[in-house]
Amino acid sequence: MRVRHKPWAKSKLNQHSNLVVQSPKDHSGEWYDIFHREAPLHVEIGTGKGRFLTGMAKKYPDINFVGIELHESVIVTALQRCLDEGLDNVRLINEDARGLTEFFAEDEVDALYLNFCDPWPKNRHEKRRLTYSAFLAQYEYVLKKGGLLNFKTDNQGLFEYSLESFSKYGFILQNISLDLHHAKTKDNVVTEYEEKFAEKGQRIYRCEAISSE
Ligand SMILES: C[S@@+](CC[C@H](N)C(=O)[O-])C[C@H]1O[C@@H](n2cnc3c(N)ncnc32)[C@H](O)[C@@H]1O
Repeated sequence: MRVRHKPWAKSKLNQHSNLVVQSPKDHSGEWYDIFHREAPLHVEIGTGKGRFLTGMAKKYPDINFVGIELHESVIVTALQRCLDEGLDNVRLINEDARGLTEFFAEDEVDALYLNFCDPWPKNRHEKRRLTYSAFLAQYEYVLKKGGLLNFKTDNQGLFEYSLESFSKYGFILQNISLDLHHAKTKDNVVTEYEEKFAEKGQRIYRCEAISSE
């Protein structure tokens, strides 16, 4: 992904510390406090510009959403979307998602979303894929038993790899779609990348993996 440097992004993120959580580790186990209410907690990894996250937050006002995104020049657009929409059920974390188990306590999260993550197609880069077993261990730790990991990609190779990886790790697979945009699904909120790929006629793959631990 090409990331354009935006020198003003950091100060804008700092100005909105009510929405962009500055020390996520300090809130592990107590995210309901950040939202000032008890509600299911859903977390998106690699939120990008926030189209999916804000779309979900609008559609499901009774759920608390957290988006994690590494690049400030990208997450700043997600912040602007939250401000424009006046959403009070979204918080953002501008950090590496590798810190997931420090940001959230064991069994704190009801659902995770992983949308169009980098496929890292070379075998020697397997450990960088966000569906590699070391990441799954983190997802399983923060997810409640029966919690859902929702995964979408346009990349067939990554999808096949991920199905195997989820299954080997003990996640139970359900609602697998090999062509989401031609399936009878009523419940799909489209991401930025998804729109671009679908417009080019690429298939969108989707599955849900249930945490059984
Ligand atoms: C290909 S983009 C997809 C963006 C969005 N999910 C979508 O579907 O439109 C992947 C995003 O994940 C972010 N990302 C990749 N690795 C990450 C990590 N370890 N922690 C947080 N964000 C990450 C990237 O910066 C990028 O914005």
